[in-house]
Amino acid sequence: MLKVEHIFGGYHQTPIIHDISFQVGKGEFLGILGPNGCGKSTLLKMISGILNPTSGTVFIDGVPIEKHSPKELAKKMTVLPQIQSNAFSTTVRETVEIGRYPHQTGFFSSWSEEDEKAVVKAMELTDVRKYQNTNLEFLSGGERQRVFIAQALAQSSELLLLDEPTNHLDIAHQKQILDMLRQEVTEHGMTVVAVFHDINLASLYCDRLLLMEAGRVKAYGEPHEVIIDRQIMEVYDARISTQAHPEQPKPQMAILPDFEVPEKETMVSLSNIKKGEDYIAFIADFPLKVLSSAVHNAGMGWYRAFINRTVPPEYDIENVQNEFLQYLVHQGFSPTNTVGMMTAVDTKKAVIREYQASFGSLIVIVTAGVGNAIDVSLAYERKAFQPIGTINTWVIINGKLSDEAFVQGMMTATEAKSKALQSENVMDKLTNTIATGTPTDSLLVAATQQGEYMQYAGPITEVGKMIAKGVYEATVEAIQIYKREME
Ligand SMILES: Nc1ncnc2c1ncn2[C@@H]1O[C@H](COP(=O)(O)OP(=O)(O)OP(=O)(O)O)[C@@H](O)[C@H]1O
Repeated sequence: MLKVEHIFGGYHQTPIIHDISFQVGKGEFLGILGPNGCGKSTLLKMISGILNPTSGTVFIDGVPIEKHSPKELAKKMTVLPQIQSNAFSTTVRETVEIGRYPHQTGFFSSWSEEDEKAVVKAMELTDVRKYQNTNLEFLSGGERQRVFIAQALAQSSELLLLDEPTNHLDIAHQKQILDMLRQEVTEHGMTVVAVFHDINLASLYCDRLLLMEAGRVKAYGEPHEVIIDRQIMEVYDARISTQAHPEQPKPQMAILPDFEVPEKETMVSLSNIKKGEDYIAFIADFPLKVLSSAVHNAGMGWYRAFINRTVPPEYDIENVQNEFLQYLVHQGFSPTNTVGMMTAVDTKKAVIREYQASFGSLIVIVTAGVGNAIDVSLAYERKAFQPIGTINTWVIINGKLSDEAFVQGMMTATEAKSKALQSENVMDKLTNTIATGTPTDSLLVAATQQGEYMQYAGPITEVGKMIAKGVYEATVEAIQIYKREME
């Protein structure tokens, strides 16, 4: 559809674009990224024929751009430049209708049914039909931007060139416009080339990305090939970190700020533990980074409080999430700042241990109900699990963990827990083999993210050794308490 071959050029004597080549196939969405002034708009002007390259060629459907007549080109390609906030004296409908100009034939051509359909469809897709008789000057910046996108869509060309199409839009309209463009690309084979400042949106919606730096191609490929921490940091001179999108296989980035955090208490200790009537909690003055398999706020996040709550063995509530949330509010915990677990064990009997280490210190808190313990290797033999009896384990670290250290910490803690069951000879009653855990165990690893940085937390590291020792010792003791209670 579009092929750019070794183009160079700029304004007057100033070269801006240096040897840029790429191709965009039919039904593909390309995003152009790069810092302010790197030449994104200039490149778009060259692709659209507004600016001639000093050398190199732009091909549309295999034919050099200058060989297409202006009208032919306007049917093949629509350009939406950066929207300026000028005064406009036309109505929304009149503005969108301008998009049909390339389809008008001859001097006496009349407005066809097809023209009308295209205009109405474009206004509907961009949610501006309700303003069709309003003058543009009475619209907000974002509303006006949607009108110009409608004008571009009304042109019904196969190639759409957009310069920052969503920069004035709120998140709902960003999503609406980009979902709509994505759908036109995927379902109707439209080809879109768009300049983006928002790297996350570009990653999410584009098939491929072209990252520019000072008029040159720095990277070109699928989002995962372009949005790489080091590469983005180099080009934008800003600290960032990439992470997974929750639903799509498209990398997302977070800006890492460089502001100074005011000095305050950043260590946690046993004094952060609070015991309530039916719970044990850990409450810090600042949020800790947490990875957990809790009932409430599971996964990775930043939380100030953790709670392990005793529920009756017959606790069987349909909407556990909602009930837990009500409970937290009732007990005075912030539901958005608290990780919550449940157990049938009396949390007053929780085992609490603190270990000093060269990196800082580590607190382990365990409750263990092992009446329903199972051998995980034979779990497939069971038809149903009784949801009673749970081992809840917390590992709270004064130190800074990488993401892989969090995962290794979870593994190390799980292995130590299983070893404790083995040492205490806890049996799976059905299979008559040594149990490895219970069907509903929960685990939380938290770190203050201050002090010493620890890349790994397996048993070869000091922090891993402490996690293993702490979880093993605390779990053994918790199982012994449980056994004594049961006698
Ligand atoms: N009409 C012009 N005449 C002369 N120089 C220009 C003109 N338009 C842009 N430039 C210069 O060309 C360079 C690239 O500008 P361009 O608008 O292509 O950058 P951009 O990557 O789109 O930037 P931004 O992210 O800020 O929109 C800049 O140094 C700019 O000052």
